[in-house]
Amino acid sequence: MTRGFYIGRFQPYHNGHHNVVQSIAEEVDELVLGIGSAGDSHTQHDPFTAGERIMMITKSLVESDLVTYAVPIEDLDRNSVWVSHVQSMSPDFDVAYSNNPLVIQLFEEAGVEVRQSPMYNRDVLEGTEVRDRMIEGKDWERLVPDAVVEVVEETGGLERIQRVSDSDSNGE
Ligand SMILES: Nc1ncnc2c1ncn2[C@@H]1O[C@H](COP(=O)(O)OP(=O)(O)OP(=O)(O)O)[C@@H](O)[C@H]1O
Ligand SMILES: NC(=O)c1ccc[n+]([C@@H]2O[C@H](COP(=O)(O)O)[C@@H](O)[C@H]2O)c1
Repeated sequence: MTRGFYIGRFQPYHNGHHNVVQSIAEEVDELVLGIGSAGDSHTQHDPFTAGERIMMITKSLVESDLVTYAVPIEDLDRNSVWVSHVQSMSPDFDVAYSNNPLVIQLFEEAGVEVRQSPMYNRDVLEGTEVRDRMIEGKDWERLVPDAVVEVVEETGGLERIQRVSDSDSNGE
């Protein structure tokens, strides 16, 4: 039995992440999705709460055969103990998946195997691009799983990101 760990901010969970999960599913029996920067929300860079991101991921993967766990991981001021912090919050895992250079370095220094995934359609499948389109109210829905559109609608996410982006641009 192999269990993987895939960390990201998932602001929001988009089709690039979804493709990564589908390809990881061919390599592991179970997957933990670490919801990074879990304490951050209500900003243009991090609009969605950890709970909302759990909903996005859980509902997007409801029909998948893969056993998944979404676990919130708050940021720490000390990179040197971040891997221990992650391990204290997550079910045990055998391999970590990330393309983030700092995350790769920290896991490798801690002796955890890291695998990188190919980038899928990165010109549009990027959190920053999805958020920019949400703020402008233009054609973001096709970049995310249908379940994410439903969660954003249910939680008033579009109004929130548009409002916080107004505040950010007014220097508030
Ligand atoms: N289109 C994609 N294809 C494959 N991997 C991706 C894609 N987009 C993001 N990832 C990877 O998923 C992980 C989590 O990404 P993250 O949540 O930061 O999304 P992002 O799209 O890079 O967002 P942002 O623009 O908000 O930084 C990272 O390792 C990142 O490289
Ligand atoms: N010291 C820390 O708290 C620390 C270190 C490395 C990564 N992280 C987090 O891990 C996540 C990595 O995800 P991304 O690859 O999406 O950037 C982010 O939420 C990042 O803040 C935190």
